[in-house]
Amino acid sequence: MTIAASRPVTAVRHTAAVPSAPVRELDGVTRTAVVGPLALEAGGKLPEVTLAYETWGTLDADGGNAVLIQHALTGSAHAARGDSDEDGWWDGLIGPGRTIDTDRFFVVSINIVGGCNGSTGPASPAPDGRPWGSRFPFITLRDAAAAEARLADRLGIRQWFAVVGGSMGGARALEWAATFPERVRKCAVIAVGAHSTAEQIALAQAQTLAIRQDPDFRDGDYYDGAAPESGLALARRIAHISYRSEAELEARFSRKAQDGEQPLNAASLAERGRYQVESYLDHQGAKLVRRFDANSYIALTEALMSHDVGRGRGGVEAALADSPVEFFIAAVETDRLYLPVQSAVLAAALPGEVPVHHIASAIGHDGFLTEAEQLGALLKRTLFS
Ligand SMILES: CC(=O)SCCNC(=O)CCNC(=O)[C@H](O)C(C)(C)COP(=O)(O)OP(=O)(O)OC[C@H]1O[C@@H](n2cnc3c(N)ncnc32)[C@H](O)[C@@H]1OP(=O)(O)O
Ligand SMILES: N[C@@H](CCO)C(=O)O
Repeated sequence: MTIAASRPVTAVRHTAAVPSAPVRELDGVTRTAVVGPLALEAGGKLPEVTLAYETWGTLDADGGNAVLIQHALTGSAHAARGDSDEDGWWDGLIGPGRTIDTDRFFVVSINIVGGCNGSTGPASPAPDGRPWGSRFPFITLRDAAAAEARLADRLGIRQWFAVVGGSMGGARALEWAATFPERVRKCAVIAVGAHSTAEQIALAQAQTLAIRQDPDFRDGDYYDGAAPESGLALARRIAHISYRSEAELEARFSRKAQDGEQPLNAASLAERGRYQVESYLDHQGAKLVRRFDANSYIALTEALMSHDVGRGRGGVEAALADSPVEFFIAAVETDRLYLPVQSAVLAAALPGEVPVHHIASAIGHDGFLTEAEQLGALLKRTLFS
């Protein structure tokens, strides 16, 4: 088994100092819950779904202080450090005294179904005990919201104070608001539009093909041998270029050669050294290979391709026209993947006057991750005032 993936998933057991005292779960430590079978929007079925999740803080007696944080494509439920010894991907936004204040809110983050960080995904065992691999069904973000609603039920959360996410996490947040409007008071949709566009689908297809064309992919049934690492790394390179702005890449790397390498002086193609930016992308690809499963990458990329909040609801405007949810829409100024204009189109489809907040960042799409404090300040003035 050579699956490269996954933060370890720890089932946490507590020993209370006083046995009868209420048990408070550790913050930022992964737990799992079985939420049952899931009939899928596109026709398939998962006979049993496990969701990995983390929580921070304490749920109020009336259950009104719960906030759902939705991760992006290769994220995990580990949004904030909490009691763990590992940084979270939104530490600047979530924590004691932060905008999403874990002394005030009960914060929940769920690893998406189809992922590889503890939730049921292609590397999980199918009913016959073998990994799902090529047999894993096609899932949509609507399926993900349906599974997550079951977990919310189990946690005793009828209505989220807010659902917040960026990129694929923003698409998941929007799906929650459209599918369960009575269960979402406020919704933050960051760095994503109302549906995937032709260009986003096109870039995504290049990534999934990079994996599928790796000889080690073997139609997705590779868990008993080498994983399709070169395909996954190439997919990440393609994606990462779209996550960063042209200006950032130019300012950072321009035409510089990687240390000790010669991109120009070579007798043959095989000997050519790399430009710095090539080495940087190689590094990003290698890093993802160490923590992510290629089949999950395909499953989630294709789920994101399917993103269209208006599908089967009469279009985007009809889907959101009567929404009682209070929305926060934000875009990264330099995002060349999820263009700010697409956030503006989404905002215009919402009832009332919904502004688009701009995250100032030179780096592009990944600004929703790197500018967590700035995003926190915007959310503090709006949904979390
Ligand atoms: C464990 C988990 O589950 S994590 C899941 C949550 N994470 C996510 O959701 C997002 C995944 N992460 C990312 O997308 C990105 O890492 C971000 C957006 C968070 C970070 O972006 P930035 O801080 O701007 O990092 P940046 O793009 O500059 O990359 C820095 C890395 O490139 C490396 N690098 C820079 N120049 C070069 C070069 N010329 N050659 C090779 N490597 C280079 C740096 O050494 C650094 O390496 P490290 O990350 O191993 O320390
Ligand atoms: N860097 C982010 C970008 C996708 O929005 C991720 O890997 O999830």
